[in-house]
Amino acid sequence: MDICGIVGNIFTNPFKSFFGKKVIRILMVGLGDAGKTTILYRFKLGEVVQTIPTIGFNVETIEYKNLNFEIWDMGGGDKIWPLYRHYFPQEHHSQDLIFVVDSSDREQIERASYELRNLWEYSSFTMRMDASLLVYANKQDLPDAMNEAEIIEKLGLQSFRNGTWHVQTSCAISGDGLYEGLEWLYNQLKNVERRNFYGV
Ligand SMILES: Nc1nc2c(ncn2[C@@H]2O[C@H](COP(=O)(O)OP(=O)(O)OP(=O)(O)O)[C@@H](O)[C@H]2O)c(=O)[nH]1
Ligand SMILES: [Mg+2]
Repeated sequence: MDICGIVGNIFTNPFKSFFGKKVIRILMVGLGDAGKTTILYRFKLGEVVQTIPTIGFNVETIEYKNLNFEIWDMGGGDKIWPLYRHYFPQEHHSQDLIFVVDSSDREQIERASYELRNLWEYSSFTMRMDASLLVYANKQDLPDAMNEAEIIEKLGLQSFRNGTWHVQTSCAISGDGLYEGLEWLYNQLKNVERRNFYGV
């Protein structure tokens, strides 16, 4: 299956639930090298794994409270971005997004902003006003990392019209901030009208 088929098929599977826990599908995107795969396995294994640039995606289920977050870690290579915009179906069961940025990469932040805006504001991705966007401002351990306020400004989040967003500073190597981000998502799911559907 080519990459278009893979992306197109990701969200066509029906909701599933096992061990009595609801499964929440979350897509995790960001430019290459932002730290997405490191975050995924820090959650899953509690340790830092050696990564190579992701081709396609990794998917893992993270148990958190009474939910299973099924996190889809998408490769952030340059060629994939135009496809994302067209191949996320409208009727998938994930309105929520994790966007990871390398906070130390000032050269690429403008491009990150562009891709995020395209995806979140102008694609079919967010059809619901209660969609949640969690931004991990990752690599906070690196010198001159942009702080929360700077990331908000550089990504232009204040002008986003869709859904609710939140910036969480993180370091995937130490794990700092990762669960705080998940807690925010959890509370979002609890707070929105979907709570009955999800049974949070
Ligand atoms: N210093 C530092 N390095 C990090 C952090 N998170 C990830 N890295 C490193 O950044 C590099 C890229 O991490 P990946 O997790 O592979 O990045 P990715 O976003 O999955 O990249 P693609 O798969 O190409 O989209 C690796 O060398 C990681 O060890 C962090 O918080 N701090
Ligand atoms: Mg990766």
